[in-house]
Amino acid sequence: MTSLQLESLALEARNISASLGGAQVLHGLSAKLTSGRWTSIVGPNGAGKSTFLKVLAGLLAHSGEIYLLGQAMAGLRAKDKARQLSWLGQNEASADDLNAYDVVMLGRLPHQSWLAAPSAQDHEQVEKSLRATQAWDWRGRALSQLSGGERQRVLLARALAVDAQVLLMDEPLANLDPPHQTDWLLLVRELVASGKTVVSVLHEISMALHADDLLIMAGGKIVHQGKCAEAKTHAALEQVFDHRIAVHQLAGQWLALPNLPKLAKSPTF
Ligand SMILES: Nc1ncnc2c1ncn2[C@@H]1O[C@H](COP(=O)(O)OP(=O)(O)OP(=O)(O)O)[C@@H](O)[C@H]1O
Repeated sequence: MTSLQLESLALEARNISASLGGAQVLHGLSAKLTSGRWTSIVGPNGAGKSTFLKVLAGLLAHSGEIYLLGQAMAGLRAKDKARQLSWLGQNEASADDLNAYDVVMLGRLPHQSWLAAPSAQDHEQVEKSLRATQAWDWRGRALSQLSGGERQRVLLARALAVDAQVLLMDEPLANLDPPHQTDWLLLVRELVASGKTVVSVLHEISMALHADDLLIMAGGKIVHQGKCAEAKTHAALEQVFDHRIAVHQLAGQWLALPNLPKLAKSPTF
């Protein structure tokens, strides 16, 4: 038995195809995502990354099957799925009139009975999540009154408040300044260390390379899946971006830098 078979799978996609606006966007994708690991999905614009993430979240019609923590997603009750899988979408419309605290409390809905007041545990989880994204100070402010980055941190807190085993995030770093990008990285590492599974679509390739695994897409297909530290993953990454980037190592981190032609001698002034 291989080590992969011994590990439990958080998500498995089998032969997924999907269309948008009448055009086929995903072409027979299959992938296994191991529990307790962070996978970054990367690839050129239009590769189908967001579409695939939506399919993994059960948010988009498709052919093929998705298994969540070993169970066919199609057969799961909506509330069970909502407890096990948390979603942070891209440019998500949200209840702009609600204050940040109430927005994050929405993440607790899968744990609450119909019309029941939030429990002490719900309040505790909301506070913990708002503090984890340094958004606690704005808990009384309406979402519409927050800057792009502040709003993103509230929406991230909502995703954390679900306390799900699997977290899917589409461009979670959008609008975040560098210190809060670093905080996000540390947060994901903490989640994964505690046994959770994180899948993120990222355009920031150097940040994506901090993940455990990379899933590289192009043209609605998976062109490579492998560990972020492996040379063949770096080669696949450089290839999918037409060798316009190159992967380097610096200070113990992998960095994807623009692959610039040799510059002509600097002009003298
Ligand atoms: N509503 C739609 N109708 C038709 N085509 C769509 C629709 N939404 C997206 N597409 C197309 O589907 C393809 C995949 O889109 P998707 O958003 O999944 O790509 P992506 O890899 O996440 O891209 P990006 O890096 O630009 O965010 C693209 O070619 C896009 O133009």
